[in-house]
Amino acid sequence: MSQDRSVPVWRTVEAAFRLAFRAAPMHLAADVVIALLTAATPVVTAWLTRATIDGLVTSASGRELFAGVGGLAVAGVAFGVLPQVATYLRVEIGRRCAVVALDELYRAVERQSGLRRFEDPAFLDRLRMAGAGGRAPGDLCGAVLATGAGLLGAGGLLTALILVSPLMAVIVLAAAVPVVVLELTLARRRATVTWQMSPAARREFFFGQLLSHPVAAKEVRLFGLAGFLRDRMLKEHRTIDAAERGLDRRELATQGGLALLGSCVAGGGLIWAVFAARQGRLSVGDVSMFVVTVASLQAALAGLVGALAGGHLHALSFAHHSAVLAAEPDLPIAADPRPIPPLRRGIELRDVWFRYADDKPWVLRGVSFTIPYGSSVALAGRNGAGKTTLVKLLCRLYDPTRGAILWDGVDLREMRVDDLRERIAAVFQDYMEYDLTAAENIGLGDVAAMRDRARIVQAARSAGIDDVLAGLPRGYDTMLSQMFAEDADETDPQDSSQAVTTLSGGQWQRVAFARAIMRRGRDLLILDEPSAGLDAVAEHEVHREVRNFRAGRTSLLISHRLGAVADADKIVVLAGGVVAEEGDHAALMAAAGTYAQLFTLQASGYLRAGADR
Ligand SMILES: Nc1ncnc2c1ncn2[C@@H]1O[C@H](COP(=O)(O)OP(=O)(O)OP(=O)(O)O)[C@@H](O)[C@H]1O
Repeated sequence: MSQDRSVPVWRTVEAAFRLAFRAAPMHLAADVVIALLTAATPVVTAWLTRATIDGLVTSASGRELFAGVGGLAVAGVAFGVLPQVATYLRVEIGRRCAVVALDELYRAVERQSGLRRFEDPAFLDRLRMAGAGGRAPGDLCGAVLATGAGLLGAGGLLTALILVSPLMAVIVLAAAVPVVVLELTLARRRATVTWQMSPAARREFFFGQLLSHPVAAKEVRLFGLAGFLRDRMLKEHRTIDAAERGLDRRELATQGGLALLGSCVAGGGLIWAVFAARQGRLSVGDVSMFVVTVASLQAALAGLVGALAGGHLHALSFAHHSAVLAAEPDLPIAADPRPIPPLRRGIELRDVWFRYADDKPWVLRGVSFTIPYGSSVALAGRNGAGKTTLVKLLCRLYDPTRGAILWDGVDLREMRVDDLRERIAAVFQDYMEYDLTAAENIGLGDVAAMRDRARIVQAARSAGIDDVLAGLPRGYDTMLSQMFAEDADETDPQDSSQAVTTLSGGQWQRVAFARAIMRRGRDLLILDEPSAGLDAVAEHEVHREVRNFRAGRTSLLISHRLGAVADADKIVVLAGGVVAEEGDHAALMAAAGTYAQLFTLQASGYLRAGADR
């Protein structure tokens, strides 16, 4: 996904206004009124200045003079107050837009129901920039309104100036053209640099995280990695700095040149006006109006150019948001999804081929086997054989590159992905440790039952972790986190420290198992290495639980501990991307193939260790 220049700016502006209208309609309407008043103020001021001074020279009545001065006073107040009100409104519009934009953004992310997008660095960069630019739609609307007000104001002032000196009007306008072009070029360059630097920014963030993350802290200290990581982080930081410094310098030179040009035009114009007045071609009021108009026009043009450039930058930033929203779902959505009835016959993998990308090697090359309803199937195979990949295909986190997975004969691609996942309970090898309370960590298995403490405790009991959780300082309400303390009492550090704790690796694994148990009623249970981090007693207990839990259910178990898979109804051995063997433990041992070899090796390892003592 490259930086998308194909979306016209007006589409982005339209999208921003739609969003702002939904987020803050009243504020937006008020901002439009303020923009119009802001546009009118300098023109009114210029005309009133001229009328008042000419009135003074031509001895106008006191009432007329008073009206002129009063009008100038009102314009002065408006001149001071309107920008403040506009700023307040735009900040508020920005805030409200940010909430809607973030909601939209993460709903769009949720629509990416597979994993591919999350493995695409360009998508991740775009997502990060879209998230960081949450206020961009509000800022863009503000910039567009400011541009509109600037155009109207500049138009009015230009008309006033034309009446005094058409030549001067042309010169002031001509002087503004290079400003507009240069500022827009700079805005585009700034956006391009930000985009080009986004991988460096992501790497800098990554190294910074490693330096402060509690999980990384062990290795970072033990291997003395802090200096290495800090250097890498600073290197990325300096790369970004260098790119931004180049831009800043270019901007400084441009702004300096433009300021000089502006002064020359204004100074030259003033000399001309003074001489014209001496020759009687201009009145004193004309000269005053000329001075006010040129200064106001230059300020209005500078404001206009600033708003245009800012708007352009915000539009490019908001384009990332629009691009994430417009990204096609990574998994095709069935036009007419089939309902998923409860599993009755089983799940069939039919000639499944899979690779992670077209330029990556095949992981699965024509895998076919069935998981019959109500039976326990185990997957075995060496590291990298494709077992976890197969689980991800069953959960439809990816689609097979070729072949199909059938649920009671219906292709998974013909179902709604949410419906499918509703029917699955799983413990992944790389399960999550949420920085939430113990109860929430388990309750997440079935969000609808988050408050059902009895079910949560029951699940914890089944996973053999109830005693540990109940014994925490705040029982199930203890935060399992090293980062956040929920409800911690700031006045009582003792209480704060009690509210937070963390678990050992094996205890976390049991919590993950309990989370899966919360999904007890689901049709398919997948357990990917549910006991890898457990001690011998815990492993024994968890496998007993797993056995109870799987009994009579359709399940798929992956484990390198072959003792744990031996009682499965069917064991499927993956090797070289194909099913190398299939059968129950006795049949596979009798066949004396890969499984028998691995099993014997593992068993003899234990026996040898015992004999060596
Ligand atoms: N997201 C990914 N992108 C690219 N390749 C991947 C990805 N995930 C896994 N692979 C590759 O796919 C192959 C199979 O990996 P998989 O995790 O399925 O193996 P496994 O049998 O579960 O291994 P283990 O027993 O070590 O857990 C490996 O060669 C791995 O490098």
